[in-house]
Amino acid sequence: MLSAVPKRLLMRRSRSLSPCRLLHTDPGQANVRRPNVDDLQASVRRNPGIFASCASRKCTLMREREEACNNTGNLHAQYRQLASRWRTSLESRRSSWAALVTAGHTGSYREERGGQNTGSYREEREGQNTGSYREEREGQNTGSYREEREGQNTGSYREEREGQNTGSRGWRGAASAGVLSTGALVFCFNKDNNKNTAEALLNAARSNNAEEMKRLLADGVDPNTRHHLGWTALMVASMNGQHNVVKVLLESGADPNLGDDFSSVYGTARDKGIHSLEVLVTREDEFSNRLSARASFRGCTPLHYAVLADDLRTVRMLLDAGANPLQVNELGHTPLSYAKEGEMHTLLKEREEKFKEEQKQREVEERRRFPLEYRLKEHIIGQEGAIATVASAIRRKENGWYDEEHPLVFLFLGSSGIGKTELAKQVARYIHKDIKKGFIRMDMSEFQEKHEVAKFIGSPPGYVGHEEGGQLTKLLKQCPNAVVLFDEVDKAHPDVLTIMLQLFDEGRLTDGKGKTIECKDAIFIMTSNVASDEIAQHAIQLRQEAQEQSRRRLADSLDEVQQSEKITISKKFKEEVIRPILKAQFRRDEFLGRISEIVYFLPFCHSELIQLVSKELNYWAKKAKQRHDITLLWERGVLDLLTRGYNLHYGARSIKHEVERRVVNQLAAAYEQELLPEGCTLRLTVDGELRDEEEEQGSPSLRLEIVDKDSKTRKLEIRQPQNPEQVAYRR
Ligand SMILES: Nc1ncnc2c1ncn2[C@@H]1O[C@H](COP(=O)(O)OP(=O)(O)OP(=O)(O)O)[C@@H](O)[C@H]1O
Repeated sequence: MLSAVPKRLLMRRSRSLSPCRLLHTDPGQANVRRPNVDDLQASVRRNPGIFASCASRKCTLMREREEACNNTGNLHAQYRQLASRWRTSLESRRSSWAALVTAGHTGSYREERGGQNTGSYREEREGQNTGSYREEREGQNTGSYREEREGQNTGSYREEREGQNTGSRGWRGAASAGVLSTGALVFCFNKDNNKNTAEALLNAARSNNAEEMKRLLADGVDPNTRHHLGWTALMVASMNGQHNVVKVLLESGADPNLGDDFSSVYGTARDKGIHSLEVLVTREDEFSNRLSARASFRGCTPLHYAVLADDLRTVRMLLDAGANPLQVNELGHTPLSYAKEGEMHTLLKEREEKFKEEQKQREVEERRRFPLEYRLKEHIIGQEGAIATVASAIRRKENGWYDEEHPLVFLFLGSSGIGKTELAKQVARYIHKDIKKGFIRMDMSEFQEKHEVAKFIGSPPGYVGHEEGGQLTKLLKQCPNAVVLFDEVDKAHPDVLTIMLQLFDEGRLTDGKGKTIECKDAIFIMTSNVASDEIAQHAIQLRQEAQEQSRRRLADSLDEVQQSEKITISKKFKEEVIRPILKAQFRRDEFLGRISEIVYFLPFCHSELIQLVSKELNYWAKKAKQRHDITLLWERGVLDLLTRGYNLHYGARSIKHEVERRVVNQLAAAYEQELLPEGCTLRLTVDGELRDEEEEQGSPSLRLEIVDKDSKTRKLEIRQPQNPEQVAYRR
């Protein structure tokens, strides 16, 4: 049966199956131990990029084979049978595509292929097997496929096929239709030109033409140009062992750490809205035919490809040019995960270690130049005491000055909307970069009842929900060094607190299934509003005293007054007021004893409120620009007026609401009433004079003005939205 297939094609097919390295057709290997399904599954776990695509189908086929084998004992025959089934399937898909092209777009397709690749492709296309595809097309699938080709997509398809290869023909058609303006033609020309140079670069990489590559790069073609399906020239060259081209590209500044945008054949077809057969053929012809069609390659760097191709020389060149051996692809694998045992494995391992060491050095240097406090202050307004306490504890941990037997535990105290959660999030972002995985948030008001302990760590065997596991344990298993936020910890049931005590004390947690999770490196942050009124009153009192003092010193510069707003909670207050409240709430000294730091969040002072209002207005100004091309400006008085919306009990949230109520509502109404021309400039001003809050009779309003081109302003007359009942009455 195999003899009917041309030998060259067979080689090509078997190469395209090469990712499934377990497949053997050589009779000489009949007595070698054949891998079984378990081996395959283990390989998929170890090496999913290369194996995963075929895994499920192969597992089924291998199971069939193993069963047959057990019956007949003829292992080799089963391999042959398997191989031919695979080949037939792939060949028929390729031929199908050829048949489709022949049927619908013969001319342009021949023309395109007529260049470099025609020979081999024609041979394959014309060799065999168009029947199956015709059947498929003319059967159930034809309609939808035709619709796609001839319906809405035909234009773009023709444009793509004809544009890139026969630019002049596309123009002639357009010109004869008389619909394209000269400008559009120029645009098309530039577009085609860029496309052609990009294609030429990728072709030069594919055909190992280093001279052409040098010429193109000297002409200014970007070495990082991507193929329309997502890969770069360096990836092509690395996959195909084109050493000269790799060298030229690296010397011209090609980035060895760019990741591929190509996912799998089917994923890319779906994303780009093109037929999977077209993607398959393009990937095989213009990238490599040695990779699986189903595996996802998104995020694979040239180094990943060089390792997949088992090309030690390219691997060395890439590493020497600064390729990051720790970079992971979409599946989370570094190049090392794809390396076979041997010299390449050892080299990558060495480089990984070296890279880690260098990375550590860079991070230390970065920390020295840009300390954590500054990073946190970029996102958090005020709360300097809290930031300083947290940053110093993390610095101790980062530099090895900590008790490694216990995790870091913080208790954040203060009223609502004051930055407790925000600080926890920023710490997670600093430590983990990927906040999704590195930040766990548990709302402790969900664990108020005794039976809810099971939800926290999972039910024991035999109980309902045992299989589901606990909310905390599940997430901690995924990231044992996460930043874990226990929000409103005072609401949790005492039994839940007992579990937390074990967690804080031993740095480990045993789940309902009896499995222990080690999490000594995690950072636990509890938040609570307990004693928030006392803290707020104390802070206000301290601020007033400080202001009195500075007035007495006749401080006349604003800076000095602001300095006086920085206050510290006294030790006496902590011991005499806060500790008894906490003790009454948690009722256990040992629980309080396990907290590394109690962190106090204070109400905002006036200068911090001004910053909060500015932050909000800037947020809306950015939105106005992005969505409606409107420039929004404001005067200082507006900031002062808006700070009056501050409510001690709602913190920064009250400022957000005030800006929405007084500014954004006006903007939305003016927009709806079509008072805002596109691209206009708006200015917010205070209507009337802004006096001391105490003297104020009613609240002054905010006025929205439009700034004309000659810098003159005119007030916008925004009508109050009508009451629906009145409208109905008038009708
Ligand atoms: N100090 C601050 N600096 C900047 N933004 C802040 C600050 N405090 C609060 N915010 C903003 O206010 C909102 C609420 O803040 P956050 O969730 O941190 O409040 P919280 O103190 O945890 O309150 P709660 O106890 O109600 O959860 C967030 O959008 C946050 O960005």
